[in-house]
Amino acid sequence: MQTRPYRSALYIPGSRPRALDKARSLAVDAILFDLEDAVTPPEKTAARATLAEELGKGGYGARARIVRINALDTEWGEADAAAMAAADCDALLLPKVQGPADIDRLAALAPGKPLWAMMETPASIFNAAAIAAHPALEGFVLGTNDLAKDLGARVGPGRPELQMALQTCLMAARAAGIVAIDGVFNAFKDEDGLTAECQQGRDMGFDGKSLVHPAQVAIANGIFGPSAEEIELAERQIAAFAEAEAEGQGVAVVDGKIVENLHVATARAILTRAEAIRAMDAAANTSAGD
Ligand SMILES: CC(C)(COP(=O)(O)OP(=O)(O)OC[C@H]1O[C@@H](n2cnc3c(N)ncnc32)[C@H](O)[C@@H]1OP(=O)(O)O)[C@@H](O)C(=O)NCCC(=O)NCCSC(=O)C[C@H](O)C(=O)O
Ligand SMILES: [Mg+2]
Repeated sequence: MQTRPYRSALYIPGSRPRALDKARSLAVDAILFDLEDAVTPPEKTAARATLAEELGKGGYGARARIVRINALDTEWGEADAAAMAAADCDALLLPKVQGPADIDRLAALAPGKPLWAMMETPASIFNAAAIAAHPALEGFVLGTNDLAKDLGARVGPGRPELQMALQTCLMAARAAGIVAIDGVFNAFKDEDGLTAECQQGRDMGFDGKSLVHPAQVAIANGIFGPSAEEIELAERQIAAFAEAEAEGQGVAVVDGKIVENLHVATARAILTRAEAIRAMDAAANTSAGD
């Protein structure tokens, strides 16, 4: 079971040293260091070197360090994979994945490195279960911009145009036991819009939200972390069920609702998640004081 939190996953262009440095002090759970769409072609080679150097300096604490390389059929992809396989990062994220053969190809270029897949092509949605089941794969990041582009969709509030794709990826991720991070919300100054989309992603079951600006981090962390009310209810459910079991019963009642084994499993998962977030926050505070 995955316990590391992924409430917030911030993209940072590999070509921006100041932003790469700023990330060392941001309260993000994961950093998506980008060599792909946020970096222009003339900057690609220099960005790869800049990023390798910044990763080598360290200072990113407990944050997951995931590098999005260029697709393997581009002129930069294979060199990115070779450089980042040797770099001090936690995983490589492959864009424009079509099927599990793409993951095989990256796994051969970066043996032993955990891999993630951008789910952003129509083919990837049809192949979601096979991609998620790849032994090297640890997580999905939804690429809702590319998906909308390929579909020719005009995506509005509530994203009904993308629901089939979002849910298919989530089901595939859950069936394989890997992480699923929702797509970005482009209007980075629209707090209400971001809040609504994070709430939707959280309700659906995503682990967190991919982000493009530091101003989006606190909203995602707040919504994807368990609330004080959820934690308090989980504790009461566990206690009530233990009491019922001690009396030889398989069902407890809390706040007028039944609590069975499966609800206790969910309650325990909430407490485990809350503990992982506390540990992450403590590590961030410790490294901030270094
Ligand atoms: C959107 C931006 C271009 C805005 O940048 P900027 O104008 O510099 O913003 P601010 O002046 O408000 O910045 C304030 C400070 O914050 C730092 N900053 C800004 N963005 C980031 C960031 N992403 N990570 C870390 N730090 C950041 C600035 O350096 C300022 O710091 P300081 O100077 O110390 O005050 C910019 O936010 C940006 O480039 N965002 C990332 C865009 C990106 O990565 N796009 C690609 C990923 S999205 C995608 O590809 C989706 C997917 O594939 C799909 O298909 O859907
Ligand atoms: Mg994309």
